[in-house]
Amino acid sequence: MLGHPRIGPRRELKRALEGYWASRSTEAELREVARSLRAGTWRELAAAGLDSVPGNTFSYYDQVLDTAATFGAVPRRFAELGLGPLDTYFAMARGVESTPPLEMTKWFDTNYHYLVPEIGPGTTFSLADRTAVEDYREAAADGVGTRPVVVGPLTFLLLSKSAEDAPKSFRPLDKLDELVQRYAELLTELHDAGAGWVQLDEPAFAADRTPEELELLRGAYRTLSQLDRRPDILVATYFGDPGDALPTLASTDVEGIAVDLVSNASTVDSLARVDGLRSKTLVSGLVDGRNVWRTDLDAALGTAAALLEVAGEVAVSTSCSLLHVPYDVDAEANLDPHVRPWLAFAKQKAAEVVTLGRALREGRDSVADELAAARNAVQDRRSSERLRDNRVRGRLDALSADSYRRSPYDARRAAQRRTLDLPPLPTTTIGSFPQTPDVRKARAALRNGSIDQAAYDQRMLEEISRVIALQEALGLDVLVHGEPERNDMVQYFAEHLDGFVSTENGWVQSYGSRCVRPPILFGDVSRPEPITTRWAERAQRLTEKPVKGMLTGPITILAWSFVRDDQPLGETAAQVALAIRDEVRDLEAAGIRVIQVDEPALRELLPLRAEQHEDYLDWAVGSFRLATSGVADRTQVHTHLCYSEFGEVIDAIVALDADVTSIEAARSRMEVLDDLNAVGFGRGVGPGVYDIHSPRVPSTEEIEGLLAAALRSVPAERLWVNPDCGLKTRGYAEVEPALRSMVEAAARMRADLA
Ligand SMILES: Nc1nc2c(c(=O)[nH]1)N[C@@H](CNc1ccc(C(=O)N[C@@H](CCC(=O)N[C@@H](CCC(=O)N[C@@H](CCC(=O)O)C(=O)O)C(=O)O)C(=O)O)cc1)CN2
Ligand code: MET
Ligand SMILES: [Zn+2]
Repeated sequence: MLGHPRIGPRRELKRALEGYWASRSTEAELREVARSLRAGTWRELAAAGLDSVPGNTFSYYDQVLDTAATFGAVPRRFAELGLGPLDTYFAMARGVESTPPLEMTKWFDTNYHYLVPEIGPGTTFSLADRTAVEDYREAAADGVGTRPVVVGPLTFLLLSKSAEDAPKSFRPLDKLDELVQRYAELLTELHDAGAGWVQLDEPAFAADRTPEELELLRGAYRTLSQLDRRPDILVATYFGDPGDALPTLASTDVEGIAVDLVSNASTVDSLARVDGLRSKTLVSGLVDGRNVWRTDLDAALGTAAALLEVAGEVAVSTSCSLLHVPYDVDAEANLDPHVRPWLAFAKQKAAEVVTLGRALREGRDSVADELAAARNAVQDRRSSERLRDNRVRGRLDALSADSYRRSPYDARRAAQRRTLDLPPLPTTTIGSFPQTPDVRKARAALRNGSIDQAAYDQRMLEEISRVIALQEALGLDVLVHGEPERNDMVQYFAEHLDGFVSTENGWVQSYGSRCVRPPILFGDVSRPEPITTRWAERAQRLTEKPVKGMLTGPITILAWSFVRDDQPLGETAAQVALAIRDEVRDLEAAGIRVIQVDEPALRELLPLRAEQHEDYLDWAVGSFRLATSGVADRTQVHTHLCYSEFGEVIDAIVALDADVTSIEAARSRMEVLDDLNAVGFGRGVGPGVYDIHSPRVPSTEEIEGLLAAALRSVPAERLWVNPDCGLKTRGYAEVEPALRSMVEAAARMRADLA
């Protein structure tokens, strides 16, 4: 198996990290928690019976940052802080006062975020950190031989960005030869420590790559495989079909290649056409590392048997690291008993890999019971009545082109002007206000029964009144209720929709110490009753200003859930869209005049290969339009996008046809506005005027500067003023002054316009 979760079965790492950052504990205490989590992992995997246990799967924050630290790629601004190694590492991850952290972005098409290394001509690589070697030794001392896992050199540089002071012509890949020399040193040290195998991860080759990049891949692995003293090398590709990278790698002397046989059904067939696999170990990723369904072991064995014809040796594995799934189904006390037998989390997946391995080596009879149990579970899911809801399917069949269309924008704008009466440069926020410890405690109290639902609801209503009063006092124009009742913007909706189950302990790392519990979408989706209307209505009653209703869109709900794998994603998206459409209409009926449907994951789900973009964008845009087109012209539909570079989806953003789009922009100095202009976007737009991912409070002048820049691209009557994203991860001590600056900056700009 290619990798393992590392936050701890009970989020031990989250608590240890946050305790250390808040100075509640020492470095030694943090290191002790880390040590025991590492030991727990390799002992568990060895006990499960894996022949090859992945090593170095632990990380204090992120594996890409670990790789930067390993090879000494520490930008000067962090090195100059004069901190110890661990604090330098955390400074790169989180920043310190005046030193901004590395940029954070999505790891391929997942909801995991990595830190983007900064590489310039002056970056000097060295084997600066030997954690991978120490981890190997530590496991060996515990009696477990591991296969250390490290991000590969191509993927590392392809994910890096050029340092700010690098010349325009510089690319991180220019440094490949130098970096490969340092990888060579690491491999030799691992060999000398006793490692028999090393795994180098190259998922970047599941995306489109140039012929030049493929040649660089060939060159790098030729060099590494010609070393005298090195472990056997396994190159892991995952998250999609490796395409031309497969024959390229097969032409080198690496001993093993891992391929993801789950994410793309045709990869199996293409393997037969690759020369050179007969001398290699093919690590076949047959157990889905990104989803939670139990594997159809019979089918997997059939595939593995076919591969025996193609490769020298066939090993069985997960399709990718198990970082993306929770630890253990058995840690769930209250899972729906119908759904539970269909599921496999990391622990169950390790057992599946072991079963498949034994079946291949010792014959199916040696694991007859396990195979029968899997067969029953898979059969039970396939034939379950709980998967189908004919009402939902009937409604979808009855949709027409009109179900995806609103009136022309001009007519909507006129109607909205009449009902909303907003000033130029209206100010608003993206939805959430700080999730205070108090609010979370109330939710924990409801869960453990120490308060009842009525007391909880009362507590949330108090929070909502506070948030409304604060926004009135600050002088914002379009208010929000603040989302205190939501544990998470996706999980909350899943908990109120049919067709989903939620977990209590199914945590998955999103970035650093931050985790999510992706809900499990197992069957047809529908909305048994209104979800948000009562909160929105109560909030609207407290103010004359419009309160913006706040929903999560279908694409994002899918992206941040474990989805069913028995029908195309586009069909599932349409079902979720229909449920959200019901909610949008109910909000309108309850007197809500502005409704925001968030789609921060629009870009994230974009397929890694360009040939699949059109099909994706088609159903993705369709699902958003289905969700939002059921309202009258006078109702203003907003959407919100964040967490990405929008270049590749810019046409899709226009096609969403929202009246107003708020979009992350502060860090890129409003560049996204020019991209939008280039494709003729003529709607309301709120480019974020400050970055909410940092505790820094922006000054009024700074925001005025950004608004002035925005006004060079967008006329005043279309420009909105808002932060980059929701405020849930911040504290009031930062939020109040930041919003004050923002409202004041808008007021000054308005005065200038008048
Ligand atoms: N699903 C999802 N993906 C996303 C985002 C997002 O908002 N949601 N935003 C982007 C960035 N990713 C993020 C991911 C997680 C968090 C985050 O803050 N997560 C929280 C957990 C949020 C949550 O589920 N909270 C629950 C449970 C909180 C909890 O841990 N409760 C304690 C007890 C309560 C206490 O004393 O605090 C416990 O169970 O032990 C709640 O509020 O009810 C965390 O790790 O701390 C933020 C951003 C992209 N991807
Ligand atoms: N409405 C959500 C919020 O304000 C949107 C967040 S996008 C990650 O938190
Ligand atoms: Zn956002």
